[in-house]
Amino acid sequence: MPGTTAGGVPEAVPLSVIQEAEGFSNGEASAEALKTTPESLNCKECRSVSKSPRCCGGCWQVWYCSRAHQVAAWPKHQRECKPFKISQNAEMGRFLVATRDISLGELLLEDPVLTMGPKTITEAVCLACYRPVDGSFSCPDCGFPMCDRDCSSAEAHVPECKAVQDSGIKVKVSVFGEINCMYECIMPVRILALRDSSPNVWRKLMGLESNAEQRESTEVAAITQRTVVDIIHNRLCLEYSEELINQILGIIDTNAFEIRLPDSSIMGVYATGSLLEHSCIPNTHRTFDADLNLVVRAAFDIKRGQHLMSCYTESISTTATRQEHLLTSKFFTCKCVRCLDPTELGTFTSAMICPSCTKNKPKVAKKTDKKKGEKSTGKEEEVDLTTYGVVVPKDPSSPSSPWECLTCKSPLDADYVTRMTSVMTEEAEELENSNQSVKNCEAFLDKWSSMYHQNHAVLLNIKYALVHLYGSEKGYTLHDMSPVELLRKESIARQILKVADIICPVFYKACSMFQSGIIPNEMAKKLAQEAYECLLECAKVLSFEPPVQPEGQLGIEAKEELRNMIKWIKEEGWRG
Ligand SMILES: C[S@@+](CC[C@H](N)C(=O)[O-])C[C@H]1O[C@@H](n2cnc3c(N)ncnc32)[C@H](O)[C@@H]1O
Repeated sequence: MPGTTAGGVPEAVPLSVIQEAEGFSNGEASAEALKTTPESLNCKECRSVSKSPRCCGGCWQVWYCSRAHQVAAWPKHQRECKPFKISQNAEMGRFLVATRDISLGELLLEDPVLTMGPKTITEAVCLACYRPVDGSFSCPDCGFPMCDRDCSSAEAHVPECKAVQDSGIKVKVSVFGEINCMYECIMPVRILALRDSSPNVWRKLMGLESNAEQRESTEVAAITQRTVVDIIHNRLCLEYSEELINQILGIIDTNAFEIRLPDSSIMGVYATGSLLEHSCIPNTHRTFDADLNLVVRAAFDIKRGQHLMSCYTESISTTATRQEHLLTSKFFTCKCVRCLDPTELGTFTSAMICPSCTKNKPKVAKKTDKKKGEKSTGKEEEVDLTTYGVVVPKDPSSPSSPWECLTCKSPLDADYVTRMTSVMTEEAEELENSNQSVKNCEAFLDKWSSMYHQNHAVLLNIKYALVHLYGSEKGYTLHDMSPVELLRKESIARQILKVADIICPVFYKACSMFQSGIIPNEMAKKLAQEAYECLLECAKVLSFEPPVQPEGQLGIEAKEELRNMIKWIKEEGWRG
């Protein structure tokens, strides 16, 4: 974290430090060396040229002739002082670049929400607090089901309520507890109303990427023509052009973040947060505070000049699934290192297993023909067990690329992989929506583990549920479990953590560590040291999370567990 002084003014960074970071040692202030214009080294407060200019340590972007002028300028500069700047290129449009080294956990951004509303695909929810509703109360003015009178008179509900009232016909919602397409219009109508009610917010929203051209000929555009454009024109009788409505729909698709609330999920759009580019191994972590500000922190140490990246899609999913989601909803092909690597950085979250190699898989990592004490014959064959019999796509960036066993080089047809993976995914979804018990999850893993790598995303998600069930399901509480079951829980937790270590930001890892139950204090004594350290890390990392978010709640639980564990450690006396 950059040093700050009383009043929160960041430290002043001497020119020599900046020059060193830029790869230039000692010397006169050189605008060229600093990749800047001569004027930008002038004091921001008095515009004078200084022989020893000092840079704001918060952003490394603004120069002052003296500390006094930096302090004087701070109340104004504070609002724009961020450790990143906006850049642009032809491929991605705008993106954010770190202007100085940033430490893990450092706060990068607190961005107020521009607009929010129910998700496009949602069941009937209250249009003020977003809790699911059952129709027992309706807004007296427009007919939308709400929680109560307080909710129906909330500010957030005004735009759609007014639009329905002006149309002269109240809404009648009759589908509850399942997807209801009437809610697709809410967010667009709220944005359209901002044109008159909040021109500043409107301008910021209209400045966001809409991918309008690419979206025009898609299936999504054809559906929203009926569910949004036609409803706005024919049912609400609002006279906005089709082009404008489609631009707004594109802005929502491209930029809206999903915000999880205790009883539902909603969408929010943010001005600066929207500029974070995507990566399947992001270096930032995002969450939302009680006022629904977007809060972004560094998930790793980030070097000056690196891009700030967020993950737009499910982290634990296959390359094909991530690519399809990004292409159909955000209109680009991800070229991050994970997507371009057939092994996905050695995590194998899309990989299959070669049936013939599996039968002959050696038990040890090294095969040798030399007897004990003999000199090497040079014929020893190293066997890499991590890739033995693993089948991956030859070119992961192409959906039709053939697949190949990394050991015997046998090919596998891409269509076959797609079909089999769809069958498995459907079964996993059924399991998720029905009875996710230890027995059912284990049966699922038993069925598919001979075909898919143990880290395959679908298996991994079932394991994530399973590791929680072991320890909580009736008959499988930590007191009930046999030593074999405890070991099984531990081994699955370790598999998840190994993958999380590579592809998920530290915060996700902290959640999985805590939920996985490597931690509980009933675990065997030999694991206690490790459990203590894991728990300490979880409590520390999750303390950044606002209590309103599920991760924040986990942080509170983690602290409680830590207290219990310290008590237990004292009782057991294993740590002094
Ligand atoms: C939320 S916006 C990000 C800001 C946007 N670049 C802008 O200028 O407003 C998402 C869009 O940015 C582009 N984008 C983001 N990450 C990208 C990436 N890794 N590769 C290519 N394009 C990307 C895509 O056009 C995507 O639909």
